[in-house]
Amino acid sequence: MESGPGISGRRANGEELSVDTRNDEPGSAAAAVPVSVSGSVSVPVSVPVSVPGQGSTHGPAPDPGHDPKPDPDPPAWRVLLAYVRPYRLWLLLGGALSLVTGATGLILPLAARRLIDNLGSHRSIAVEAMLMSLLVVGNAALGALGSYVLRRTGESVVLSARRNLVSHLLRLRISAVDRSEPGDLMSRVTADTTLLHEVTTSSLVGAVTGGLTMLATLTMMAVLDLVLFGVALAVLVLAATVIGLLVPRIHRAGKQAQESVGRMGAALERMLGALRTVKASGAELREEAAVHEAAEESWRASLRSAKWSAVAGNTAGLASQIAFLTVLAVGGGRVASGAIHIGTLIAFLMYVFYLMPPVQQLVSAVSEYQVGAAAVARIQEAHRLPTEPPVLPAPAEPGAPPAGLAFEDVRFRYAPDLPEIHHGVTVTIPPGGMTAFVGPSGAGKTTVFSLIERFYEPTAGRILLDGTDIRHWDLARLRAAIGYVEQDAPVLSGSLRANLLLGAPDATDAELRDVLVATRLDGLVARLPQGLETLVGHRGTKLSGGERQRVAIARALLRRPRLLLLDEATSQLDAVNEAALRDTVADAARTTTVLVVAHRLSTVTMADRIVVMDAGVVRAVGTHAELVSADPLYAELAATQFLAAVD
Ligand SMILES: Nc1ncnc2c1ncn2[C@@H]1O[C@H](COP(=O)(O)OP(=O)(O)OP(=O)(O)O)[C@@H](O)[C@H]1O
Repeated sequence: MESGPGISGRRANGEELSVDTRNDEPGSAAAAVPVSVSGSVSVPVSVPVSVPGQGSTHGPAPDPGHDPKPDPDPPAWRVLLAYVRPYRLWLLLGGALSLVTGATGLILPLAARRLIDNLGSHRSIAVEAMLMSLLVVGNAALGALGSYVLRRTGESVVLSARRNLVSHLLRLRISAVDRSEPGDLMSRVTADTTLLHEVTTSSLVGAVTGGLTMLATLTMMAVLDLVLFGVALAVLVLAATVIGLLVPRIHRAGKQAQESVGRMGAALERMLGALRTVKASGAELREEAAVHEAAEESWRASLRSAKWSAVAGNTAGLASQIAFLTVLAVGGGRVASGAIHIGTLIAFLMYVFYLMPPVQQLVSAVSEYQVGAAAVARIQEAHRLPTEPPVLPAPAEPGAPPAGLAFEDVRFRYAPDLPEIHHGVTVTIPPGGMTAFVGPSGAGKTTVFSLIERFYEPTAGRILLDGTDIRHWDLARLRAAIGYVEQDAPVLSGSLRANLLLGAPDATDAELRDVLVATRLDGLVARLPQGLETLVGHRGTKLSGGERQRVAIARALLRRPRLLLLDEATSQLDAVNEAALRDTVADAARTTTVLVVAHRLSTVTMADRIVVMDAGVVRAVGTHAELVSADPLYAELAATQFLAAVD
């Protein structure tokens, strides 16, 4: 097991945990923060130590419907320290520069006093003036450098937190995505990580420098007079108790504010993702109200956090005043009784004043920590979502033969609390040729494809590809062997070329040209002024439905898959394009195993075999001619549900 110098320990279930906190700034050699889980592989995924559901690349994956119970998170301070660790030298430098800046600031009054003394006694002030100028300029320069170094450290922490979280999100199991709101996940990557900035730099430095200064001052006080020290300490302990009571409130309010930001992200994503539907439904005001409500809730929670932080800050100020007055009263008595000298009292009172800034610094560090810890908790929640086994890009296998597929008594439900969708699906599909899946809506046809891609794992039974259980396939190799055209043929924002090459970045220009011709996209590309570089817009809104489907088919074909899964891939095509694509798919079926969820009679009649599914089982397999006479459901589907043939 690979283990880094960061957090390490053991989970309740005995799994060993470690966080390697190597520097992962851009350009640095070690660019990731691997998490190792004993018995698994080390993956450049995340700082958080809890990675449940992390399977091996080779062994059977855990059932996503029964994701392991999340382990308790490590405390926020450990996670924060793990984030800071790679940048500790920068942080030390920033802290040292802050201290030196403070120290040079303290020398200034002394230099000013000498300058004034010299002026009064008509001596030369050249040296003092020079020294003061140097001190002023040096102080400003060191201050600027110190704050830049701290800022830089904070930004680096935010960057590594974002990179780790994005890597984790990309590897999420589809079942985990089903349970999440994308807008909320986005806010964790954008808003929550931003809050790590302050807590890992200025508040950490403030806590250390403030803590050290306070300790030194208290030591000096104890040396001067133990009785007065006891009085001052008692006041401080009282104030610390009050602040301790406020801390959970600050934490809670901070978490609620961030959760509301997440809800706002989810509401925005829902609204902008379907803006046409929202407008067409006249639902703008209701959608607006939902987003406003989340924004206002965040505002209210932030105000609560600000209120408790302000109370905590003022409690510290009040404690200093009370300490001053109490020390003055008790000290006055002690001076009167001759227990201490007046000079001791004055020195002690000066130390009480010196105590104020570090105490304030500590209190604001504690408040910032609470808000940062709330953000860490949300980032950790996202890191706890189960991921797929880590995948490395699989090498292409040009010329590989078509794949054979078999479902053996496969049972499946999307989640433990949802009804079973497949009740023992059994079907064998030999390599090559075209197989059409037909059946009433909701019969479980698309789910068959999702299981083949291992987006979900069956709850019972086996799926074999080339005779091997797909759970024993390397996930990257499995998916590299498959081309998948989803039901809604998603197109990603970006250029047409980027969309086509998404699954086959190394495809040659000639291969691209051939696929464009085969999918009849060549005409579209020729028409567009920027050709393949044309931007297709968010979810491909600048393309027609049929064009989007053809792009999705072209993308799948470019992968030269051994198994091509087409989910209603021809449902939005016009007659001419559909006929052309039918030829393309028929061509593909000569070198590839093609499975198609079919909704058109023309697709079904050209299939080598038809699998009729109903209510989560395979009820018949055969050709169109065989099934029309042998299977009443198929005969009914053929007569009523399939779209008319386009011959
Ligand atoms: N991610 C999901 N989470 C929970 N239930 C789901 C999910 N996806 C699909 N289902 C349910 O599973 C059942 C089968 O869905 P599936 O998409 O496989 O049907 P289908 O036969 O392809 O239907 P259609 O022909 O209408 O596309 C449906 O009842 C559906 O509501």
